[in-house]
Amino acid sequence: MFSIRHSPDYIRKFNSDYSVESRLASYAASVALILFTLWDASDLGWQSQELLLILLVRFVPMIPILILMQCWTRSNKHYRVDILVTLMGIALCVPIVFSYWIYHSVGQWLDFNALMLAITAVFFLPSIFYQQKLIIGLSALFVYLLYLVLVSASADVFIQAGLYLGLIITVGSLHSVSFDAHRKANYQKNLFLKDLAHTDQLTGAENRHKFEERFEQLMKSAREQDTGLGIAIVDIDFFKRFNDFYGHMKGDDCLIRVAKAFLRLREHELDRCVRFGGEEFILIKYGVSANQVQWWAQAIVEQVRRLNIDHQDSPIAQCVTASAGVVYWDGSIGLTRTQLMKTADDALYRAKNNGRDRAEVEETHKL
Ligand SMILES: Nc1nc2c(ncn2[C@@H]2O[C@H](COP(=O)(O)OP(=O)(O)OP(=O)(O)O)[C@@H](O)[C@H]2O)c(=O)[nH]1
Repeated sequence: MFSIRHSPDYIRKFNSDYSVESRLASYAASVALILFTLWDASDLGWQSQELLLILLVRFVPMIPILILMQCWTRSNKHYRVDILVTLMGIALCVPIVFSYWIYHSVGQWLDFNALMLAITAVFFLPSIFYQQKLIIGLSALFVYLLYLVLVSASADVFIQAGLYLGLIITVGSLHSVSFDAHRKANYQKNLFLKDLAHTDQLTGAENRHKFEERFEQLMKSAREQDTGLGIAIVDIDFFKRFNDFYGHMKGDDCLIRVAKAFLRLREHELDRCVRFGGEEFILIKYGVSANQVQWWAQAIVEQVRRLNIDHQDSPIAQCVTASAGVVYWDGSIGLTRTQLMKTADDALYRAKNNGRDRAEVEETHKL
């Protein structure tokens, strides 16, 4: 089984699944903080030292929370708004913390109910992993204990803060660990099912369904990146005779070995190897020039011959061979997907007629 711990796909999926909730939660938190601040300020007055303390408790834990929420959930569309909300959070926090250091001699206790509430809320955030939640919780605990040291709190207050916050962090972490594990398991299961639906079960190559789905996308990428594609339809020669001579099981083995050889030819992540049906494969080479396609076409046929699979009933060789019809395409060539496939198929037909065990390349720009 593959590891998803460092998989960027997993992080992307994780973020996209929860980005809406997260974004709304962070906007709501920012608005609530501002409203409460205005409310307190109108009650206590902007000069009040008590207000500064309240704001300190309210905003300091929000710095890492807002930053984490925005960094982990951003998408291009809302990117600017997210950055704005984060900067707003930081901009509010900095003067408040600064003011606290000026007035730090105030002799009042910070009520840490707000802090407990903030840490509890962090553990319910959907879009960040338990490691980040734990870091936020422990940072908030550290900041609060630092504050208690600054105001020379008694041992009782220390113990109480440590107990309550420690308990919230422990319970929250346990909940988040199991929540994350559950999501990872779901993600893996989905990935497995998706993989199953897109893979030919005999050979491990992509199946036709996936190819249909992806081909237009490949053409679009090639057009955008101003590069070319090599498209090959490959057919094993005299495979019916092979089956009749060696049996169906050996025939299956042969297909598996040929598919593996084709899979080894892939270099670019967008290169494809598709089992199109029976003993027919489609190979796609991404990011090539017309000249490179000529070379690639020969490599395909050579790859099959090099497997040296016995085929004593073949009229043309002692081993299994294949024929390929290959086309080169880039964005400047105005052919549709269907026309391309038809052209490759015609080239394959020519390869078969010209004696098999060869590749015929159709130069589409001359069509
Ligand atoms: N073992 C096995 N055989 C398969 C599979 N799928 C298709 N075939 C066989 O592949 C053979 C294809 O034969 P044809 O289409 O006549 O082509 P060919 O014998 O390769 O002849 P040419 O293509 O003209 O060189 C048929 O006998 C199918 O039964 C499979 O999954 N396993």
